[in-house]
Amino acid sequence: MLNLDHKPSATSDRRTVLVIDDQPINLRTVYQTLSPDHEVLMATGGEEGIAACLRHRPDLVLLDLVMPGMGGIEVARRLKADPALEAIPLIFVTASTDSDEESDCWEAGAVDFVTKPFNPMTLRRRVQVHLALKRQADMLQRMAYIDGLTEIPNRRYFNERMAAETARARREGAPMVLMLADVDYFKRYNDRYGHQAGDACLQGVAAAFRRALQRPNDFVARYGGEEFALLAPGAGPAAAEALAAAVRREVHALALAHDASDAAPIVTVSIGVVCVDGVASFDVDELLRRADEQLYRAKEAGRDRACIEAP
Ligand SMILES: Nc1nc2c(ncn2[C@@H]2O[C@H](COP(=O)(O)OP(=O)(O)OP(=O)(O)O)[C@@H](O)[C@H]2O)c(=O)[nH]1
Repeated sequence: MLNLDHKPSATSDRRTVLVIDDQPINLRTVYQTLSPDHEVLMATGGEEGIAACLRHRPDLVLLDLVMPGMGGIEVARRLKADPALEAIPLIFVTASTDSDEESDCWEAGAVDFVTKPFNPMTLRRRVQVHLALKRQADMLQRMAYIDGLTEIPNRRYFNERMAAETARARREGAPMVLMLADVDYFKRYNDRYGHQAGDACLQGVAAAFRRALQRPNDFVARYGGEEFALLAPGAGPAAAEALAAAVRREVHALALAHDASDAAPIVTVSIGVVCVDGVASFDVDELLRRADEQLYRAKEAGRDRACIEAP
């Protein structure tokens, strides 16, 4: 799964390279070669390397093949199995000339090899090429999955995450909360304050949603023009209420005047909420339809409120 929380590095020139090698002399040589151009982090073993990946999300990993304890192939497999880390390119640095071992490295997800002892210029160039490719991939990912106006994930991203999280909730029997929210009387807002002010309002509301998110896996997307969708994997009914209250509080706190609204003198949102536990059978379309029903109830009841589906 894509990880859009990954630091946006498309514009920064100094990128982070993690070197995993049990030999201090090798670490030192790689450090001397790459540190003039990149941030270089070092780990002396597989487990330490994986922990460093989770903590620092490097842009590229240089991985020794043979290490005591967890070897390079196992490190690569684990990184590729973690949705948050799978996109990090891995280059094996190896003294091995064994053809089977080389095949194992490719199969474990390597993008390249450098053989030891290495020519410093070759290492620098290989790293540059793969960092440039990674930078382009990051940029394309942002363009495909981030809404240009509000800079939060778009509907395409929401649909993919929603499908993955629904499958996971079912597999793990875990609860999950889905919300659909709509800015109240937004057409009137545009008519009253102009389209540009309308755009700024949507940006503010998106930022308010973001501030209301409570856990690292919660996310909000722009679902349509003035419609937002929020997913909180693992959250139950109590968390749903707290989340809806936090969204409404943050939107109210924007205090954006809306004197054409019948709901309040400021910009407000209506919210439809469904809570699911993984035991019940459900599919994505059904959940969206149920959230939409609650959103409709919230509007019918006067807007500026959240309606939560009764269990
Ligand atoms: N400024 C701006 N307006 C947008 C954007 N996308 C959609 N809209 C406007 O959002 C408005 C949505 O209007 P409606 O669907 O009637 O909803 P509403 O006025 O909020 O009415 P209720 O939801 O019933 O309260 C339309 O006027 C769209 O033109 C955008 O990116 N920027």
